[in-house]
Amino acid sequence: MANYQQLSLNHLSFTYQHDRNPVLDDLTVSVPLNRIIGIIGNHHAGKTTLCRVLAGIVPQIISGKLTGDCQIGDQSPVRDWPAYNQQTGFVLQDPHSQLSGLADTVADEIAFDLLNHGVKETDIQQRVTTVAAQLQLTAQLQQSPDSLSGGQLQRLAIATAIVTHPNVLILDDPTSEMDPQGRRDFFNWLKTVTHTTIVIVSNEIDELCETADELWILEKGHLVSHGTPLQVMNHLNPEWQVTTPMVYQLARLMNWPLAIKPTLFPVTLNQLRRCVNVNHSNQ
Ligand SMILES: Nc1ncnc2c1ncn2[C@@H]1O[C@H](COP(=O)(O)OP(=O)(O)OP(=O)(O)O)[C@@H](O)[C@H]1O
Repeated sequence: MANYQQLSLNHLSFTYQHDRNPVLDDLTVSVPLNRIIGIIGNHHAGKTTLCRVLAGIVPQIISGKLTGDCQIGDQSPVRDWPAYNQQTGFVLQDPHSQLSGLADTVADEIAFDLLNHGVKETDIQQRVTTVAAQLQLTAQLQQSPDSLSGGQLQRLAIATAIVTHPNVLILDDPTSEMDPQGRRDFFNWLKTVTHTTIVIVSNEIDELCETADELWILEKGHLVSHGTPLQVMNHLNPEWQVTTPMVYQLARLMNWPLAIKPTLFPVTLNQLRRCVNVNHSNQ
């Protein structure tokens, strides 16, 4: 019987039109809803393509052959794309291609989808104000989107995706244009989002390990590992060439394993702090 409380991929494969080989090859995995899932992997591993599948963009908008299924809650893009599409928000790798290009101000850009959905004017204003504050765009609300920095544009793209209150938020490398403080703020904000399943592709492995409940590693279109950041980082295959977080590298160097699971090394600052305390009290 189907479990409607999870995001699941079931033998999911995808081949772009005119290509021979699948870009995603037989992915099967499931996670409970309302978790943060971090996707990592090398260049051309298929990360963006998986985001496109989860966002229902392929094969409906970018053509190709999809086999297997992808299901989020009780919705599947394969079975009912319009219904599925209503519950997802997608932030593209390039924020420029996400924006309507029609809005004179940042406020109008954030409101764009709400207007199209016929949301009441007073609700629109309130939602725009709230989302702008969450993404630190309040001071820019009356500016033209063209005047924004790269990091601000990425935050605007995120604002346009979350203002419709999607159940599922798919973020493809959303911090690539942000400065270090902007990235930290973004990941801290991500932790505060509730009642939403978040799928995020990112190279920021330190922040991902701090934030994600689950990591998936893609390698040449295959899902080669999935689990908690602690499990995944401690069971890497060198052939995948995955970068480990600084915390993990330091703990290995100092030989500070977890006290409760001495075969594993920490991947978050909190885990590291506990290891250091144990090692100091043993000296
Ligand atoms: N629209 C498309 N049509 C045909 N092939 C595509 C298309 N988009 C991506 N590909 C190919 O699919 C493969 C996987 O690309 P994808 O962008 O999904 O990987 P990625 O892991 O996100 O890579 P990167 O880290 O470089 O962004 C690549 O070989 C790429 O050339």
